Amino acid sequence: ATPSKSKNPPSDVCAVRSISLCNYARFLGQHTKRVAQFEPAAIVSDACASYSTLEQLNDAIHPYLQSITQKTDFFSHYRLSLYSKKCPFWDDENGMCGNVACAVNTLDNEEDIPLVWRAKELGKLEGPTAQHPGKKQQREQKARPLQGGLGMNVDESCVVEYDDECDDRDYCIPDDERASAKGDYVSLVDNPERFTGYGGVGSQQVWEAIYRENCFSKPPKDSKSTVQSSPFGAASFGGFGNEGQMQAAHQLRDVMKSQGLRDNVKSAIAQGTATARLDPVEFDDTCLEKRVFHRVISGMHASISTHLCWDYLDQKTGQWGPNLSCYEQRLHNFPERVSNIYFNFALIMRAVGKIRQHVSDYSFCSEDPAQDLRTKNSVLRLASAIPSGPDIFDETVMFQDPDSVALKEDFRNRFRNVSRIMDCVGCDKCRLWGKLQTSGYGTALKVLFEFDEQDSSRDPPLRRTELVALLNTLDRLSHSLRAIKQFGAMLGERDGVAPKAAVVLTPTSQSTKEALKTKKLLTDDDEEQPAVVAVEDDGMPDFSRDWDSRNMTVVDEFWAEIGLITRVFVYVMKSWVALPGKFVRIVLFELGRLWNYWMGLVVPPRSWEMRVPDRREL
Ligand SMILES: Cc1cc2nc3c(=O)[nH]c(=O)nc-3n(C[C@H](O)[C@H](O)[C@H](O)COP(=O)(O)OP(=O)(O)OC[C@H]3O[C@@H](n4cnc5c(N)ncnc54)[C@H](O)[C@@H]3O)c2cc1C
Repeated sequence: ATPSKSKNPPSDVCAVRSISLCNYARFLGQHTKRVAQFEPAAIVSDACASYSTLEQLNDAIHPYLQSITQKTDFFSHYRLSLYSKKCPFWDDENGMCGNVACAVNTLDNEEDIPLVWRAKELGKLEGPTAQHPGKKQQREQKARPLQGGLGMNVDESCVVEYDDECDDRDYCIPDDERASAKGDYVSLVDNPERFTGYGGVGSQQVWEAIYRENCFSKPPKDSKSTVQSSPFGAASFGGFGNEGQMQAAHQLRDVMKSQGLRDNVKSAIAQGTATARLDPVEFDDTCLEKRVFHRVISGMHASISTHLCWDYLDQKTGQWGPNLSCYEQRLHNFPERVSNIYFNFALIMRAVGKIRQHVSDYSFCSEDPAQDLRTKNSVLRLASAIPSGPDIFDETVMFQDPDSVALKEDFRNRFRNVSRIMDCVGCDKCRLWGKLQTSGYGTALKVLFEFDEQDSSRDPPLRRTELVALLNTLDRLSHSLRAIKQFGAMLGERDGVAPKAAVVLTPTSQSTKEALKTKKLLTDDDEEQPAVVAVEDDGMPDFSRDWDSRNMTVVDEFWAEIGLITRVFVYVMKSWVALPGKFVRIVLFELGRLWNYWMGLVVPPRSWEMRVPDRREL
């Protein structure tokens, strides 16, 4: 299946009639133990590219992303209000990591864990932080407005953001909105997203509130008046510092009220039924916009889970490393979550591809022209590596209905609420990455719906925090895709299935296929696409003894052996003859990659490798 470029009704975004991948995969998860990954050629539902296309693109852009997010001052620092905000939705100490129920999710008794491995310690921010400078300081110390607060080797003109205002069209909530504190600058490199031990009631409550934001109702004609006429006073939601927080609380309250939820949340959590209350995704009968909202949130959640499983701390031994069972429990057994990560990757990548024009005039570092140019070129190279146009994700099919203006407004408000809910995350590092990624998705939606790919003159401004969030969110997703691949390989190794390519091992038995058809999850058409993709052939003929010596005479067996030796001999000789040609092709291929690199074009991944021959080859 190849992505279609035509515009289609919202119900079927890319005109690619593929099976409902998520349902299909979910079913497979229950009916076969061999589900490894998705079929590479399958189109990620609601996006326009296949899994394998996205993986190939990821291989191409990953090195750019790594270098941008790790090596430039601009993209390796983020500014946010970490400590000055109060959770606007519940005044509950459960939200804080200090609470035992929240802090410990892997061990019963946190006191048994050495101090440095406890959740409270792991969740702390590391490395230097610097407060946003006041106006006077900004004016007087142009080159060093933070006065070396982040270390003397950091160029502060690439880090400090002077424009504090947030545009009306923002899907994010500006971190400094109406707050007196202007936030702190932190290093993203010093604070990698990984296991922190944050969990339990606190994190569940946050996730639950975030998913509840997906309860789209037909938006009222004037959503502002609804908020203001809400019968609930601010006091019932805990004390709010400002109007913005109060508005957020009202909005969430309205959603919760309509679900009869607010009073039930805590009791459900207390009874251990909270997770069961999270509604499963209804992909088929929800409108595209709602599905997109759910998929963004679920994909973000799944990506966070991937990172914490990938960079996991065994709190008993102090060993960091990938935790396969964590991956199995949180992702592998829920293929729709993995699918949502791919979906988010497509969405964010499309947005990054769309800002090419916009960033060509962007000033990254006002006081350091060399770093400014380097940063700009890196971003432009990355954006150029992404196919232009709607080949990956076609945002133009969203909000097409004339009635959907209100829906768009609703969408935006819900996103702002998710941003606000992040203030309730009770672990600093988690809050940092949670806020950054929410802002990254918000920025992507702003770019997708408000930016003109060809003419950037009327685009709304992109703030520093938005740009940093956007690219770092793409980097997080890119990392997730790679981690998922690695986890797949680890599972294959453990189960004795050694995947050599990104392949899907979907139903092999006829009975499973029949069962799928009965459930209308597989049709005859679907079966035409290969459901089982064989593990990639490495080109080596099979030289095993394929005869049954019990029915052969000694002479027959002798000649069979001679035949086998001859075939092996011919194969080895041919390989030697082909070797010079192979080297020439490798040199030409590498020259081509070098040329692409110099020209700022996409550098294709290596198609060859040097390795020690395995026993069979020797
Ligand atoms: C914003 C935020 C950031 C966080 N960052 C980190 C971090 O950096 N490091 C860290 O160690 N922990 C982090 N956490 C905590 C982490 O996400 C988990 O909440 C925690 O590990 C407990 O996991 P759990 O198994 O109880 O399930 P949770 O991940 O808390 O999930 C709760 C329930 O949601 C449902 N669910 C789970 N995943 C999905 C999905 N992808 N789509 C739809 N439904 C789903 C399931 O029913 C699950 O039982 C963060 C939490 C939040 C809210």
